[in-house]
Amino acid sequence: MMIDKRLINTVEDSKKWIAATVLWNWLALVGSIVTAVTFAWCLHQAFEQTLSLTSAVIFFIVLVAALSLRVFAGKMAGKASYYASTHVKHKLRTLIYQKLASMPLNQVNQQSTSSLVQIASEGVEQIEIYFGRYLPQLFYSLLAPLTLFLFLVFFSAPTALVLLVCVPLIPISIIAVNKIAKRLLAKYWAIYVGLGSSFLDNLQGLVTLKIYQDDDYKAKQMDIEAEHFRKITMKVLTMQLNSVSLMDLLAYGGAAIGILTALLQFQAGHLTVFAVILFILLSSEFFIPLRLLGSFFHVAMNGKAASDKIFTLLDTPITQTQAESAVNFDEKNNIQITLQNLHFAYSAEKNAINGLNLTIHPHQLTVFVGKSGCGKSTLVSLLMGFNHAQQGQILFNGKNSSDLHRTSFYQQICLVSHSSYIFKGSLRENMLMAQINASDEQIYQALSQVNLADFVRENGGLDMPLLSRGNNLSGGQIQRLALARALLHDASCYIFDEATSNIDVESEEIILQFIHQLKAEKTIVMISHRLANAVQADKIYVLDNGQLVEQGTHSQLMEKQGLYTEMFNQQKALENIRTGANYA
Ligand SMILES: Nc1ncnc2c1ncn2[C@@H]1O[C@H](COP(=O)(O)OP(=O)(O)OP(=O)(O)O)[C@@H](O)[C@H]1O
Repeated sequence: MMIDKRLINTVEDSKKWIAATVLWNWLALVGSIVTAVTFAWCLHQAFEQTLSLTSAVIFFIVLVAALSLRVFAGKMAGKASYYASTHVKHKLRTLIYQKLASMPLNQVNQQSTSSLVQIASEGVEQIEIYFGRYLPQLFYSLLAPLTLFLFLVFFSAPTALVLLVCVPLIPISIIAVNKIAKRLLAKYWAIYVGLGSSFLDNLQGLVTLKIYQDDDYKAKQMDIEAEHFRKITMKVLTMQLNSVSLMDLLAYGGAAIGILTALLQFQAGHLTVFAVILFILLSSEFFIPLRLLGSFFHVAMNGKAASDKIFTLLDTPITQTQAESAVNFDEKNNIQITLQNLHFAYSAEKNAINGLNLTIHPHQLTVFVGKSGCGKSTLVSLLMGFNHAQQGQILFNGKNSSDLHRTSFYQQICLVSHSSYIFKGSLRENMLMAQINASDEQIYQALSQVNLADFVRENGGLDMPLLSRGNNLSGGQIQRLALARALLHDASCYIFDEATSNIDVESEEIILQFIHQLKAEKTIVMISHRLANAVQADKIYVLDNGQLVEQGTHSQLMEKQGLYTEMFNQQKALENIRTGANYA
């Protein structure tokens, strides 16, 4: 019961420490038995009026030794229990991390952040108790009554038998509670994770909620969810308290029955004073270990529910795995990308990318344009390997993208998107993730290329603290910093996905100028909804409904008077209306 073999085998190291905890607890029990025997013998002699000073001193010495053994063994059991649980957290969190790291990005994004956080934090803490307290106690509580029985049976077989027979009442009550607890705890976790998820969602969207004055409504929804959570928590607590009361009743009731039997045996002349006292002192020891097991049981149940969730995550099949035969991609600075009959669909109804055949040449700026929803971002996710084409292939210098080892691939192909992430920490830390060995000088060089070096120097240098998402920087500074980080990475091919959207004109100009300089050495792909950014491109591909409908330079496409011309003129007219200025 309640032995999760898979969980135990997952944390192999813990087995020996669980065994050690049981052994030390058992030695503490031996100490208790010796203490009881000494005490009972001393009382017996006093009752018979045969207690001498010498035997009293001997009793005292044995008593102190037995008590010392008990205390020492108890301490050692505590230590072993700590070691039994110490690797659990690290091991399980590592497994969770490795699983997430091995998933393709699109699959990781499908996982609920709050659920992952709850499982990896509180769930893992509870599993720690399962290993450190519950499992050793489970084995010890089987061993302790048997040891006591084998010892006490020599003094009174019927009394020892009565005590032994009463012991299983506690595990039977635990099994009965287990049935209810299992259902209740599965429900509790589902509500807990749901509440966490809503809380995180509302917190992240708080500004939007405030703008639309919708925070009251969401607060009410959260109240309802919190009330559900309160109710289920109270149910769990009531179930736990009731089962604790039941176990108390069985433990103390069982001990009382044992003592009563011993007294009746004494009255009938079958027991000595020594034996009666021994039974009075040791009866409760039959039940205390199982009673304690009952208290750990509820936390262990919670840990078990959490471990089920962890294993569900660990068992999630990975949608795309890197083939073992994957080859390194170590070609530098002359990357040509070829798309052959590329098809991709998010669902069966509609293709997001529909039979693309085209080539992206090195030392050129290639721009993809098209109306909203035409498939530009989907194409980026296919180029980066975040999603995989259902038909056709993408070749990097003739090598199939899916055959290329991801680490070396990402060394050469770098994405700068409109949502590049800035981590909480120093500016230097954020830059070093692109090139771990970069010197301060190299970092400043990259920063100065995007006009950020002076700003950084004036604000504490490379140790300048950055908030999560770069919340203490402007939008333009975040994008320029993301570009500087990408430059430091020194990739061979850069893909800019709306990298200049929603930023100030000055930053946009700096970034665009730099992109144009960069193409002398690298392969540059740009996705932009602003067609003005495509005017100087070497090649423009126009997408519509996932298909390539036009291609050429700006002037060639303008001559065609097709979709590109239509979109360009529309944007030009709109910008003229807004600014009243002439458009290039
Ligand atoms: N995760 C997704 N699940 C299902 N459909 C999606 C998903 N992402 C995009 N789509 C659909 O795929 C099509 C192409 O979307 P995509 O984001 O690639 O367009 P886009 O050209 O980048 O648009 P925009 O310029 O507005 O960003 C759209 O019809 C869109 O609704």
